[in-house]
Amino acid sequence: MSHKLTLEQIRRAPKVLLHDHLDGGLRPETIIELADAVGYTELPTDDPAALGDWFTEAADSGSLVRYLETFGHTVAVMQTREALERVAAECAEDLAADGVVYAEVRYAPEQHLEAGLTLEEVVEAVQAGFERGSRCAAERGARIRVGTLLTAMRHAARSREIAELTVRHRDAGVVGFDIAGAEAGHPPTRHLDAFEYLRRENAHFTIHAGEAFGLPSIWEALQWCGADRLGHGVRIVDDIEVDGAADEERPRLGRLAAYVRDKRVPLEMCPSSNVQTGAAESIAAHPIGLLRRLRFRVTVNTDNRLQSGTTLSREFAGLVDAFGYDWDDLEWFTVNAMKSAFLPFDERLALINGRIKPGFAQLKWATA
Ligand SMILES: O=c1[nH]cnc2c1ncn2[C@@H]1O[C@H](CO)[C@@H](O)[C@H]1O
Ligand SMILES: [Zn+2]
Repeated sequence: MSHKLTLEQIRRAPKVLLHDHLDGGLRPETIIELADAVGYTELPTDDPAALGDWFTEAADSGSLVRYLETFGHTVAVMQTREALERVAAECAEDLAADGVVYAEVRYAPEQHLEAGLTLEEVVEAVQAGFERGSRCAAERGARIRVGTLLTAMRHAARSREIAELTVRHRDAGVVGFDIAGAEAGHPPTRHLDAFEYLRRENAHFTIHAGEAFGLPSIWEALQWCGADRLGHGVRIVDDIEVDGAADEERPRLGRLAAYVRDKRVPLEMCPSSNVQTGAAESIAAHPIGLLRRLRFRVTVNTDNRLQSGTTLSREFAGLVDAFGYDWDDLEWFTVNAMKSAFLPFDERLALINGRIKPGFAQLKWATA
């Protein structure tokens, strides 16, 4: 291919997103309207553009803990059935408009109980929103399927309850479970009870690990907790040594890195988010370049579109700039993601063969 892929071209590709937080993806104008409706007065500004900038600047802190503080504002306005449904509907519409054909969106139900909703009501409101948003998107010709992941907060003690909520709603759009929040000081093994329960129920889960904390966190998530996927997992590079010049790299994988690659453990990488929290120095220096060359099961994700001022297409465009990726690379990341989704095998296959491969084939042909 002769020229570099543009953002507009990337937006047209059928993409798959596995790691996106519902409370990290609100439209700034929606936050302002919801705050107004519920009488929340703590927002730093009521101008939508300035509020969007405030989020990206505040999140650009070099620290996961400070990055997470920005969620106070989004969670505060997501406490009613109407607010949750609206935010979920807009999320599905925004992702579909960006060309995402399958997304797994996560949030922590325990953070949405302040105005008296029950955990069940929270889940029902969000599901209603995803259904409405997906329907509206389809009417505009952008078909998307959304699966939900329920997150438990790693500093809290409700993981078993949230795991049970996940299993109760697994035939109604909830496809898996996750643990998120500040990593240091909150090892995933504190939630073993929840993970053991999920495994006994044949349910799927991912764990945020190897973002702000290193290899021990990844090792615990995989070998003690039994995670199916890793949220971020960037620090797995600390277990890889590379000798030799760029054209003849000689990588040496430690036992954990070898395990992750051999077992095809999916890595949910979020380049912009990692730069903001200090997990990576820059997009150009992001471990995704090396991990893709070494053929780890790498996927590309947004994490928090609001805090990073991003979309999945923008994440890919950043990688195209940094690493010169072409359609084949983007298709490889996308198929990796679809293979790693918490959907039944036949449905994953149908999306790969029915939407992803034909979509990329058409784009390759049109831009050849
Ligand atoms: O990158 C991340 N690492 C760890 N926790 C996160 C990240 N992004 C968001 N959250 C946390 O997950 C909660 C539920 O969606 C958010 O409220 C935020 O506290
Ligand atoms: Zn995350």
